[in-house]
Amino acid sequence: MNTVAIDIQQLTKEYDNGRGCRNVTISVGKGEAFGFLGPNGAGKSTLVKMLVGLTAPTSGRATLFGEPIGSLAAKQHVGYLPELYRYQEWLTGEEVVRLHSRLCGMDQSTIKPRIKQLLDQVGIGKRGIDRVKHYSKGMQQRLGMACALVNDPPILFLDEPSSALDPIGRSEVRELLKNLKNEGKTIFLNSHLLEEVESLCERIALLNNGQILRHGQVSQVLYTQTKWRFKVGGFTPEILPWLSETSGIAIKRYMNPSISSATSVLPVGQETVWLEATIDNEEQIGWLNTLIVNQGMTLYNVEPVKERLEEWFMDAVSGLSHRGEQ
Ligand SMILES: Nc1ncnc2c1ncn2[C@@H]1O[C@H](COP(=O)(O)OP(=O)(O)OP(=O)(O)O)[C@@H](O)[C@H]1O
Repeated sequence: MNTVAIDIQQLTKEYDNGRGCRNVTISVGKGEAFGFLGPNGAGKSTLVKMLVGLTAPTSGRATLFGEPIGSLAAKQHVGYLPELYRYQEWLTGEEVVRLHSRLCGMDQSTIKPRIKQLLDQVGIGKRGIDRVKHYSKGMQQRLGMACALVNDPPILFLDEPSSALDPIGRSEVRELLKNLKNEGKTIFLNSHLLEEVESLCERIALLNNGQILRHGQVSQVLYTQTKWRFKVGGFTPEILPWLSETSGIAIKRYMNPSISSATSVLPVGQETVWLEATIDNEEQIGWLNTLIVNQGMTLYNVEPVKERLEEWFMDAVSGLSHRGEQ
């Protein structure tokens, strides 16, 4: 049984101006949610447009459930929410979804309940009878989602699915995507909303200037294993260089916005702070604990650092001469 849904090998699109994306190789398993990240202009939409058959690659190859991209068989597997959606504003929401169902060749005699169910699912509900020109941007994005889902496709390409939505709308879409994933759909998600990616995807790739810069399992990316935080009371700034030198461990002060660093009951110059240490082995954690306590400080807490995807992203692109596009 083929467990690969999306197989991309050295796929390249070079526009006349030399931009696009180059040599992208990714494999996405059936039922997997894959996050595709990158700064503006990195080439994310270009890759998705090739995969859904909207633009032809310059070189390389890719298949969807074994069918070559661009073929009718491949397109039949796909639901696509484009980044720049624009629907016929003179039609009602229901009519737009119906139009998409006809384009998919679906049986029109049974489509009515399906349209209603979809509009409910994406949060449009009764407003399906209003014309698109009366929809907000967020409503149009929800409509786009309904169109992408109309023929119940096994693979979904979603290009910024909640960019136009308010925080409530975003959390609804997040819930919807989780449900779709639980149903077994393969989801290829382009998003600048890293929390959305973090909560849904197992694996991610980061594209920059048309090429994959980093990729990996979200869990591995977020838990680096090497950074630990220590909450220390009775800290004085002068002790930090001493602590680093004596322990041989790189330590810096971590500014945790949720913790106030000084309280009035502490002696002047002493604070409760978080220190962040880069650890090579677990023995170093014990060694650092001992040094902290022997210096008369109080150790309140020790925990491994869970990096946010945003930090991973910033770390990957910081210092690069070209972010996104050259
Ligand atoms: N039809 C086109 N002709 C020429 N250049 C294009 C075309 N479409 C996109 N580009 C260029 O290709 C590069 C990649 O664009 P793309 O839209 O794929 O980036 P993206 O990562 O999706 O960006 P964003 O996050 O801003 O949506 C950019 O430099 C863009 O200007």
